[in-house]
Amino acid sequence: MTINNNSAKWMQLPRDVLVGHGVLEEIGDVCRDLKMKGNALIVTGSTTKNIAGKRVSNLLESAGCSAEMVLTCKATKEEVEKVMEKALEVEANFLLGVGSGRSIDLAKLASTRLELPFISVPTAASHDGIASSRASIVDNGISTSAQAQAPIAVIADTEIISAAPYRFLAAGCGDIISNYTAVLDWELASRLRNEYFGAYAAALSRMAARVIIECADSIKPEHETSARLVVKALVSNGVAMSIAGSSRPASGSEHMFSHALDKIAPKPALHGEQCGVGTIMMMYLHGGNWQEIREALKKIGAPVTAEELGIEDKYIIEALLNAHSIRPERYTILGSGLNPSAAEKVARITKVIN
Ligand SMILES: NC(=O)C1=CN([C@@H]2O[C@H](COP(=O)(O)OP(=O)(O)OC[C@H]3O[C@@H](n4cnc5c(N)ncnc54)[C@H](OP(=O)(O)O)[C@@H]3O)[C@@H](O)[C@H]2O)C=CC1
Ligand SMILES: O=C(CO)COP(=O)(O)O
Ligand SMILES: [Zn+2]
Repeated sequence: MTINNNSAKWMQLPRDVLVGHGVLEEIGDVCRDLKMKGNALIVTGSTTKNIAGKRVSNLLESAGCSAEMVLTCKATKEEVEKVMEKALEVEANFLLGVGSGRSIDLAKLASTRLELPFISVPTAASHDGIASSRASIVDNGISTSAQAQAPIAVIADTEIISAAPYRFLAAGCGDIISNYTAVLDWELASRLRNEYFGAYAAALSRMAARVIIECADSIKPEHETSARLVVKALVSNGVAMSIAGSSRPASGSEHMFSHALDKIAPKPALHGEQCGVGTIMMMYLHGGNWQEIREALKKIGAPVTAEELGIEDKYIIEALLNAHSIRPERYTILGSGLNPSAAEKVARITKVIN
């Protein structure tokens, strides 16, 4: 039997990873350690500019760099081009993504295309893109997972991250717990389609989910220990994706459900919140312990129903019906798609809808 072995031959991982109270103040030392100097472009948002963007700018100036800022509003191809134009205009030598998933992904993809290094400075622990070499960008309305570069450094200040609205930390836990069904889907694709399966990346990914589920009782708002635990799991997820050379260890049918919701829901919830609810339903389809997933998310304070997502039942059903078509090349438990009665049944049995 031919072993399908197209694993990543070139695993890109961050060089310096700082996780702790006040580590933002060490950004100058990180730049010196990595020999990064000259002009910096800070990619941030209107809220996160005031939470960390301006501070980063001052710290870089004190370290002898110049720092310009560009504000982003959505993770689209056009925004990537806007960031690239700004980087060329200011003759940037390196970029920084300061904020949450959107700003970090835009800095990640723009810097990759410009062949410049980038530093990831998360202000919330809401997703596992903070250290990954993947960028999730919407291209012509379609959510795409682009291969990009890993950040050369991750500076995760738990003082800032633990002060973010707690729902971001809970969403980050949802994104990590989703590894369970992502790996089950990956194993299924390996058995049914002889797709490459990375045992190490899968084990790392499963471990992160297991740790979060086992620590669910101790993950609390405004606790830096909680922020540190979740950030380390998110970094670990990024490493697993880099080892696999794809988002397979962390993105399966539950993510396809979330991406489908992003397309149709009038007001989508946070990425990790939607992935958490998707994991409950996909674990049911896998015949697994969906109740354990649901209980852990509830303990953490993450949404487990459509109502808690702030999304009407009909969009949950429609997203379940469309999910398989989001990434047709990625085989999952959804197979060639659920029919309406099956979609209704899984959403009701798992209590996602009434
Ligand atoms: N590349 C990858 O591997 C992954 C990428 N993603 C992508 O990440 C995005 C989702 O990211 P997510 O973080 O969930 O949400 P978004 O980045 O879409 O939005 C988060 C919102 O919260 C605000 N915010 C961020 N930090 C703070 C804070 N400390 N206090 C108050 N508000 C804050 C942001 O402000 P502001 O407007 O200033 O930025 C923004 O308005 C999606 O595009 C998803 O596809 C998700 C998982 C993995
Ligand atoms: O969200 C991700 C992993 O948590 C990235 O996955 P996608 O490849 O589905 O964008
Ligand atoms: Zn995700």
